[in-house]
Amino acid sequence: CTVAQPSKQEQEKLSGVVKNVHRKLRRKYREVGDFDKIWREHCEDEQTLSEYANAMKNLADHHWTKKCEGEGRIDWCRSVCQEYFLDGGMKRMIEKDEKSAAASLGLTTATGNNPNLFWYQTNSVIFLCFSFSSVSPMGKMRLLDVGSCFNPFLKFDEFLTVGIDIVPAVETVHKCDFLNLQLQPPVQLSRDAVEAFLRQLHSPIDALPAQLFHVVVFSLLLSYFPSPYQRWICCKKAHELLDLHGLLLIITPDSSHQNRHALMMRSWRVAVESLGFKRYKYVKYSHMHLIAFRKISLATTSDLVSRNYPEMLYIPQDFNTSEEEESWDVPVYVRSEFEDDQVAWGFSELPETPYDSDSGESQSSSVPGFHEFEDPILLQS
Ligand SMILES: C[S@@+](CC[C@H](N)C(=O)[O-])C[C@H]1O[C@@H](n2cnc3c(N)ncnc32)[C@H](O)[C@@H]1O
Repeated sequence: CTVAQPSKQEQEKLSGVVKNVHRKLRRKYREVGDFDKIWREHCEDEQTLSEYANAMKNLADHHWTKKCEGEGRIDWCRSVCQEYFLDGGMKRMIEKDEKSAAASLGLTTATGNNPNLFWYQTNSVIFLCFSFSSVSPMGKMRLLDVGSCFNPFLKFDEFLTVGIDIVPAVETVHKCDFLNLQLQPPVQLSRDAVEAFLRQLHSPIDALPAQLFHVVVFSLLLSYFPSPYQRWICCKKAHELLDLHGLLLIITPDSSHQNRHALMMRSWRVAVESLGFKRYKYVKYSHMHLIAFRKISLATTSDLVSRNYPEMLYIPQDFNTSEEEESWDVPVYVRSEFEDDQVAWGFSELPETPYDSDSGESQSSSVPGFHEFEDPILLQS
């Protein structure tokens, strides 16, 4: 996207407001260490928070046009959901799970005649399951957008969107601190009743029943937190809030070359998968990583914390004491013409090249600036 000069300056100023809030939180965390205390104080600092919310909304409304990646992340989420829930992606993944589970037992996939039956493997136990959710018409996709700020998914009819934020920038987003959200037992309600329940939610939201959503979105959320443990808490909550086979979509900023933090992305994958997810898609845009995980098991293993999984959700500035932490908070779109071309290419390629990251068919895109890879470790230089 080509941005006129004054607009560029304004954009940098707004991004600065956002970055400063993240930096301040990190500095305090390094100095004080007690995240709960810092977080409480942070949530009470209404002036800083509302400046932040206004800056984010302003960036979204006036600086991230359709052609920019900032907007592209929302379109990416939408296209992944469409392909997975509405165009048969979920069914294909379930069939694939069934085949590998059956193969590892030396069984044939005898469920082929009955689309409601599938083999299901979790923690080396294999079940023969009867599936309701994969075949029943699902109505609207119930989407929880955590850190929604300006409610970017509300405009899409196919979603029943619940946007939550500690400081909503628009009225349709509910006030809610996801880190402190209480989880209740799952509800046994009809689809219409669940939809009615979600439509009547109002601020502040302190608790939600488990297994309520088809999609949970963390768009530029996890890097807000200065500690990997908070990122871990969020992913664990997302797992509980998702229905079986639901999607967790994580978008995290990174303007560096695709391979630079490949090891970190590998580490995130291991940590998130340990919660009962499996990676479904992965894309690197010029300014961010976009990852889709599907929930493949209702249970998580019990000794997760002792295995250091939370620490695996690190970001470079967790170790960085310098204040020069560029490109890790919010994408700044000051690009060369060459980069603009790369992104334009990337967008024109996306819908035609759906990519199943766990299919084993790694499609290394020939388009510069738009990369997908199966095993980032192998690509680490
Ligand atoms: C960088 S903004 C991203 C906004 C939007 N999702 C996007 O992609 O443009 C991060 C948002 O997360 C919100 N946030 C941070 N911690 C949160 C929490 N514990 N619960 C809910 N929202 C939170 C912030 O207030 C902020 O609006």
